[in-house]
Amino acid sequence: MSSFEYLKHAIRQKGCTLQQVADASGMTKGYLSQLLNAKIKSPSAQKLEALHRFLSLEFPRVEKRVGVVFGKFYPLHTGHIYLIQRACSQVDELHIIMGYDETRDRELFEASAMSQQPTISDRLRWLLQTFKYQKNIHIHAFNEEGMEPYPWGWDVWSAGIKAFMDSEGIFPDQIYTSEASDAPQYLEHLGINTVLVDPDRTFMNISGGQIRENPFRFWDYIPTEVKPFFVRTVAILGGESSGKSTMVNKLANIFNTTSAWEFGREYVFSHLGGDGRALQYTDYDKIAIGHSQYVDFAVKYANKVVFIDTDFVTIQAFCKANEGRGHPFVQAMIDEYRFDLVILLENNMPWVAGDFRRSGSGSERERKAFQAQLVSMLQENGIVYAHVDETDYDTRFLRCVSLVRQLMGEESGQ
Ligand SMILES: NC(=O)c1ccc[n+]([C@@H]2O[C@H](COP(=O)([O-])OP(=O)(O)OC[C@H]3O[C@@H](n4cnc5c(N)ncnc54)[C@H](O)[C@@H]3O)[C@@H](O)[C@H]2O)c1
Repeated sequence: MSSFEYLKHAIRQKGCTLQQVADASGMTKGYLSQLLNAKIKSPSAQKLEALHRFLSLEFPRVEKRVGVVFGKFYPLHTGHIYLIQRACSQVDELHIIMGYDETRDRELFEASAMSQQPTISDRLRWLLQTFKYQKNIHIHAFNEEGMEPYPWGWDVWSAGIKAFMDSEGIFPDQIYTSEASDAPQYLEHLGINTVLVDPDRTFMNISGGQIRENPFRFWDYIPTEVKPFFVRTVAILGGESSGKSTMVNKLANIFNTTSAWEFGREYVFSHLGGDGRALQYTDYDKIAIGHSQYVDFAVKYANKVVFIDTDFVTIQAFCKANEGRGHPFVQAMIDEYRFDLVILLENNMPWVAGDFRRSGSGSERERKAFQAQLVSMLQENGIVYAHVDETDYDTRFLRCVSLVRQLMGEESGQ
């Protein structure tokens, strides 16, 4: 590879012809062409400087050590991060090239225990977020569609990745990997030396395959930015005084995780002096958006599972009960936010007077009517739910625990 590849790349980026570059830099097109192909032994410093100035490149050029890491990052794990941080501390500039191939990626997902498939943007975002404070790390996405998958497609893949790196101006001195058998292949196909990092994986004994097979077992190896993707969401529903807030708290305690409180209650306190009588139609979209922020925050810091007090169907049910009509924004939130498990608590526990209860809502008739409204709205929205109607507190709690354990794959369903 010519040592002036970076100049060729800069000229391509600028979109000028060789003649235009030569004219602007005070040289002939022939001289420029020979220079770019490293045919001139001692190029004129004056001409070189003019050329670099025209291309907005620093001069004299400081040689940078450039490294590259290739990976699928499906998903990103702490072993990858260890490799990347070691590489990063050995070079001036590190390029991470994430390969994607929709067919292969779907097959990996179908053979996995993951509950949803990460999009290419999810995988890119994990890398971008994780390394956002390290300005010498550059993240790229490379389409491997149509190439024989690793390790059978070395010829085609190498030609493709070389063309990609040329077009991006990436001219690596080193490739970093933990895979010892890839080193001779990289040298043969790309002419680049490999630095092996932790080839026996003793420092971080983890692979993407293990996480895909059992994300909860290998939870500690899932980076902070990736964990929310794997968190399972449990919404607890029920009318006023069904005991759902207490249940959310108990479940979050026992599963050692976070919960999202009912934003509507906070809103009634902060905006309506703690009295639900002052609620009006225009409050419901604000309650829904506030609730979604509570949910997102709880998911971000959750330990495998998160408990959510009230869903958007319940907010809409309150809107219908109080205003006689649903709110389109709340409906959009119902459609957008789907929870992994919805538990509907029967409203059959003793009535407990609370700060934010609606007036008259404690009557047996009102409680039953609200519960029926919830059930019919869940059905209308195609939301599958588990109905918990046990009447003593302990059995009710144990039933919920069992449902959550089933969701987490810790207990088989009955
Ligand atoms: N088609 C082909 O023949 C071919 C050939 C070479 C490379 N590739 C591509 O290169 C990329 C590399 O693939 P991959 O499957 O190795 O990606 P990967 O996401 O599994 O791993 C990325 C990098 O992290 C390293 N790593 C993984 N676990 C580690 C741990 N616990 N500790 C330290 N390092 C660890 C791997 O060795 C690799 O260098 C893919 O995009 C692949 O398609 C393809």
